[in-house]
Amino acid sequence: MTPTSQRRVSIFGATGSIGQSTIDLIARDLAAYDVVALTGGHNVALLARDAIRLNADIAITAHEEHLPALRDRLSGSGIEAAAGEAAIEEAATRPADWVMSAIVGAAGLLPGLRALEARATLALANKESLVTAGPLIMATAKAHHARILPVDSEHSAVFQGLAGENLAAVERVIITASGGAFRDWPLEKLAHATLAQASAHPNWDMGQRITIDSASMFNKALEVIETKEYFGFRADQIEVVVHPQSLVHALVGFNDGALMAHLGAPDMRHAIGYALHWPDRRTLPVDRLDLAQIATLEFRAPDEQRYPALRLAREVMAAGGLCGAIFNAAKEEALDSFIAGRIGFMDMADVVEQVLTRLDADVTLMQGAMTLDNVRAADQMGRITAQQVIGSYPAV
Ligand SMILES: NC(=O)C1=CN([C@@H]2O[C@H](COP(=O)(O)OP(=O)(O)OC[C@H]3O[C@@H](n4cnc5c(N)ncnc54)[C@H](OP(=O)(O)O)[C@@H]3O)[C@@H](O)[C@H]2O)C=CC1
Ligand SMILES: CC(=O)[C@@H](O)[C@H](O)COP(=O)(O)O
Ligand SMILES: [Mn+2]
Repeated sequence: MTPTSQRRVSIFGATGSIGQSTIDLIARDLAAYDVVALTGGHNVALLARDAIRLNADIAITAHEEHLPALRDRLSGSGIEAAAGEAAIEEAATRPADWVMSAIVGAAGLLPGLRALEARATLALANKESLVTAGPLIMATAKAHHARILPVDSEHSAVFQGLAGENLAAVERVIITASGGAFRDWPLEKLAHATLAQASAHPNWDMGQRITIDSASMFNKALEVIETKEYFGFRADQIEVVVHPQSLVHALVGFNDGALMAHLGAPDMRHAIGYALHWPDRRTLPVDRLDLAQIATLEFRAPDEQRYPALRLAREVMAAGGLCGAIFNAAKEEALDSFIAGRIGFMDMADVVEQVLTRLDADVTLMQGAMTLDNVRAADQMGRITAQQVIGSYPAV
């Protein structure tokens, strides 16, 4: 804590969906916070606006070419401007009490690790950190006596369901999946799904990448791995159920048969606010559920033909080691190629599966020690191999 007892906070990925929801909460009580660093990517106008509004010490864009524009917008404010991956890494080493990790993709791993090394409490929205390097990030937190608080809605829900419970009494956890944009589409239409159709989530307002991952169920595949890595459950204890309303976020099943469900409106300010104020609970600006009006909650088993990503996640967990980094990298490349119109919607899972099959035999790569260098090498190999696979596809 600073002498004024303000909490020092940094937000990595401040210009994104999670970053903006975090800023919304912090801006409601600005006097309580000392904002250290805000980072963004292309959206320099928003980054500069919020850095000034929150009186941050430093604003950083990931892209060097945007630095002049950022400097220009911050001129006269006294706020430092910087750019590039190294500047983001440096900002993560600055003392902070609470750090939001909300950069999208594998780029979120390094600042999260550095923030933990600096003993910050890490509010972790960037699920890719746990998928690519779960054991490394958990070991880093332990070594530096730093805390990780889950922000992903399902994981926040499990975390809340486990509060005060004996972990040995947990039989299973169930995370819910909305089913995404195409849950009710005929299977044969999925190959022709467009970018615009895949980018419309039925319940949540999120960044484009996670929204498309929801439609393909890659988001849930990442989340199953995230559950294993964060809570330490066995893969066979983690279940997924399709719940089209996204009101129940997760359930924890105990050895006495009890199933504790976490419900709430589909608004990430709940999970973010919970992580911001933990271990307290504070009043949050989220809708309250009217159960009588909702009347019915629906659940169905996921169809693995429609969602091959779930089967791939099981294979990744069985392989262990650096397989998660390869899986995530291949998924990111496939997603980029779908967004660019290079491959079709169902091709994404096919690309990832082919990458896993091709690299499965590379025992040195797959079973390398869980170091940052090895994670990065596995990530690179996953991307290169994915590009080779994508190159073999006819243009759509
Ligand atoms: N949105 C949600 O409700 C949820 C999100 N999450 C997870 O949280 C993370 C953020 O998601 P979301 O907010 O939706 O994503 P957005 O795409 O909305 O925002 C991503 C943020 O990361 C920045 N960014 C993008 N690429 C890079 C890069 N290479 N280096 C540094 N910064 C970069 C973006 O900058 P800019 O936009 O300026 O280019 C932006 O600030 C993801 O890991 C996602 O899976 C988890 C649960 C729910
Ligand atoms: C809000 C959140 O946590 C997302 O990860 C959400 O889970 C996406 O919805 P799906 O259930 O469609 O993946
Ligand atoms: Mn989620």
